[in-house]
Amino acid sequence: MADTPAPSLRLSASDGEKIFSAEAVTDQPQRKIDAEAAGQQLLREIDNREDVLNSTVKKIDGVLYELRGGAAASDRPGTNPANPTPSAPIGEAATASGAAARPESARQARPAPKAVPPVEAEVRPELRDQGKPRPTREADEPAPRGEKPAPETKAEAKSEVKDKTSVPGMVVIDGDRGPIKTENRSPDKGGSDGGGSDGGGNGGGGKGGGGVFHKRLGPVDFSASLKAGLKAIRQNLMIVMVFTIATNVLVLAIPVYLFQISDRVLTSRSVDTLVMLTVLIVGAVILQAVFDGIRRMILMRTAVEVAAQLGAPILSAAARASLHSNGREYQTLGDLQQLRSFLVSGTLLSFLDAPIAPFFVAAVFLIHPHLGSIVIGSSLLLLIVTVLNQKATAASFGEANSFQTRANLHLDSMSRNSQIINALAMIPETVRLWGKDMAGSLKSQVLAQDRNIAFASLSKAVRLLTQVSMLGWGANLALQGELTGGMVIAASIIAGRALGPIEGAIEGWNQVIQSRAAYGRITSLLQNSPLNFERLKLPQPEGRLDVERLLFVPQGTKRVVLNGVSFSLNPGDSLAVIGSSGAGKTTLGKMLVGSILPTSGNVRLDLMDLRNWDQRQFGENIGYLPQDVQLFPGTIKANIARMQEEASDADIYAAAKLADVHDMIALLPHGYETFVTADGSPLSGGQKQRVALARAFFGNPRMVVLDEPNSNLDSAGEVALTRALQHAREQKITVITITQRPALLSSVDKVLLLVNGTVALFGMRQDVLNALSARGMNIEGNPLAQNQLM
Ligand SMILES: Nc1ncnc2c1ncn2[C@@H]1O[C@H](COP(=O)(O)OP(=O)(O)OP(=O)(O)O)[C@@H](O)[C@H]1O
Repeated sequence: MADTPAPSLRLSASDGEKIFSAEAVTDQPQRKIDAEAAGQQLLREIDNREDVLNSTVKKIDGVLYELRGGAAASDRPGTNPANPTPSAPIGEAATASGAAARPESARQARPAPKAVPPVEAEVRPELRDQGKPRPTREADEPAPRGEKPAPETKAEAKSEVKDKTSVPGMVVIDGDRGPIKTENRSPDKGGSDGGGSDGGGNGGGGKGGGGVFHKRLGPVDFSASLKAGLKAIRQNLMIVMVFTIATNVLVLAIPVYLFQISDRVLTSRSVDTLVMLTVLIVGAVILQAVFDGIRRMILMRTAVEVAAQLGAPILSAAARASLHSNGREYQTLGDLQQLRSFLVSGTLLSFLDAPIAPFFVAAVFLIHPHLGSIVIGSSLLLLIVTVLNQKATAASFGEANSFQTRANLHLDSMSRNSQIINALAMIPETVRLWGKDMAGSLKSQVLAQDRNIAFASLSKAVRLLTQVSMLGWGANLALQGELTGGMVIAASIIAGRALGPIEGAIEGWNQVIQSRAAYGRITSLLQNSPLNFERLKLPQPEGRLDVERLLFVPQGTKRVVLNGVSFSLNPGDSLAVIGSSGAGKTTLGKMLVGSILPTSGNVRLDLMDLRNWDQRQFGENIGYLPQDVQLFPGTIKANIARMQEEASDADIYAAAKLADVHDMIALLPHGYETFVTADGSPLSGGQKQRVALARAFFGNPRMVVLDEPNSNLDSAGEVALTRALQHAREQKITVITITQRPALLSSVDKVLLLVNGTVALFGMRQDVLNALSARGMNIEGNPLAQNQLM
C-alpha cells in the first residue's frame, strides 16, 4: 500500500471552458483492494474539488448577475425557484454526462453572442464601449421566467445602477453632479410613471404619447440649495467663533506676561518665576497660533463648501434667467467668487473679532477707568469714521461694480466673436468698447478707494494716538502711584486689540459692500428662479401644436415683430414657414421652442402652454436647429446626445440615421469620436449644420423646429435633409421648417406665409402655392419678378 502512488486528479481548461476531468493513475491496477482504496480517495478528492468548483460557479453566476445590471435578488440563478437555470451542482453534471460534461452554470459563464438590438447591429464598432462587459445571454435563449430582462443598452444599465445607488435626501440638480441637498420629494409625484419603461435617461427615446409618463432626475430646489449653503456657513462660523474666542483670550498672554515681568519678576528678581512664566506664555502663544490657523482653515473650507453647494444651482438658475436678458445673470458666478474671497479675508476675521472687543475694553477698564474711558472714546470715534467711510464710498463702489459688469459683458462677447474680430480687424474697436467701461470702473474705484484709504489712515491714526495717549496718561497715573509700568503697557496692548477689529472693518469696507451686493444678487437669482417651481409631470406629448394670437414686442422697443399669429398642427404634421427676410420667422421659431416668450398669446404643445410644461420634460420632447448653429466643445457623439452622459450609442446612432448624417460622420477620420471645438472646427459649416440636425432629432422628439436647415448645405446635404424630413414624417414627428428656399416645400404638408409678422396664408401646401401664384407672389410673399412670371 505504501508503494502505491496516490491517485492524482487533474483539472484542465480548454477553449475558455472549464472542463472537469479526473484520472486515477495507479501502477498496479490488478490489486483490487488498493484499487478500491484509490477509488475511494479519488471520490473524496472529487467531492472536495466539486465543492471548490461549485463555489467558483456560484461566484461566476454572481458576476454574471452583476453584469446583467442587477435583477432582483430573488431572480439570481439558483436562488429563484422560478428560474429554470439554477447553478447545477457539479456532481450532478458530472454524473449525468461523464467526466467531460460541462455543468449548466459553467455553460452560462461561457462568453455568449450578444443580444444586439437590430439598430445597434449597424453601429460602428468604435461606437460601442469596447472591452466593457455586455449582457451575455445568448440571443436565442429565452429569458428565464421571473428574471428581469438584462438591460439592452448602456443607458438602461446605468439608470438601473443609479436607481440602486440613489441616496435619500440627496437629489442631483439636472445637468449637474454637485452635492446639492434638497427636500426628498417623490419623483413619482403627480402620477404614475408608467413603470419608467421609456427609461428617463435615454433622452426620451421610445416616447410618443399613449399615457407614458415622464421620468426625470428629481425636482430642483434652489431655495433649499441656498439654505444648505447658508447653513454650512452658519455652522462653520459658530465653530470658528469658538476658536476666535480662544484665540483672543490667548492673545492676552503677552500683556499678562509683560505685566508679570515688570510687576512681579523684576521686583522679586526670581529667575524661577521668569522661567515658569516664559514656559506658560510660550505654550499660550503656540496654542494661539494653532487656534488661529484652525479657524482660517475652517473658513477656507467654508468658502469651498459654499462654492460646492451654490455653484451648480447658480449656473442653472443663471442659464434659465438669461432667457429673458442679455446673459448678465451668468456673472452671478463671479458674485459667488466674491463671496468666497470674503469668507477667507482678513475683513471677516475682523468682524469675527469685533464681538470680543467689548471684553478687552472692560479689561482696560479694570486696569484703570481712565484708560478705559480713553478706549471707549476712541471706539466711538472709530465708529463715526466707519459710518462716514460707508457713506463716502458706497456710491462710487456701486458705480465701479456696474461698470465692471458691463466691461465683463464686452469681454464675453469678444471671446464669443473672436474669429470675426480678427477677420475684420476689429480688435481696436472692441478693446475700446471694453476699455470705456473698464475706465469708468477704474475711475469710480480710484475715487472710492481714495476715500477709503483716507478713512483707513484716519482710523489707524486714531488707534495709534489712542495707544500713545494711554501710555502718556498711564505714565502719569503711574507717577501718581495708581498704576505700575507693566499695567500701563499691558493696557495699551489690550486697547490696540480692542480697536483692531474696527480698523480692520474700515479697511475692508469695500469688500463688505461688494460681498453684501453679491450675496443679494445670488439670493435673488436663486429664490426667484422659475426652475424652483415644480411642474406637474405630464404624459409624453404627441406633438399637437396650437399657436394662439401671438404678439411679440421686444422689451424696450415699440416694434411689433409678431402680431396675432395663430395656427394649429396635428401630431406628425409638417409645416414650412416662409416669408421674406425680417418677416418674423426666426422669432416665431424661437417662440415655438420656448426660447423667447410672447408678449401675449400662447404656444401650446398637446394643449398645455409652454410656460407650464416642466422645462426638462419639454426640452426632451422637442428638437431645435437654430439659424446660427453652435456646437459644444466635445465629441460629435456627445453633441448629438445633447451632452447627456448616459445617452446610449443606439439612440445617438438612431438620431444620426434619422437626420441622415451617419454617412457624413463615418467619413470623418475619428467618426463619432471626432472632437469639435467651440468654433465648430474641424467641421465645415454644412457639417456643423447636419450634426446639429441630428442633435435636434436625438431622443425621438415629438416636435422639431428647423430654422433654415439648408442654409449651409450643398446639394447632397439638401437631399439628406429631404430624406430626414421624410423619416420624421414616418415617425409622426411634428416638424416646422423655416425656409426661404422652395427646395424643401416638397417635403411638407402645410405652408404658412408670414408677412410683417402676421399670417398672410396658411393651409395645405398646394393650396398655399396656388394662392401665391394666383396673387403673382413668390414664396417670400413678394411680387414675382418679370423673369419669374415668364
Ligand atoms: N429682440 C429684438 N429686439 C428688437 N427687434 C427684434 C428683436 N427680435 C427680432 N427683432 C426684429 O424682428 C424682425 C424679425 O426678425 P426675425 O429674425 O424673426 O426675421 P426672419 O423672418 O427670421 O428673418 P431672416 O429670414 O432674415 O432670418 C427683424 O426686423 C428684427 O430686427
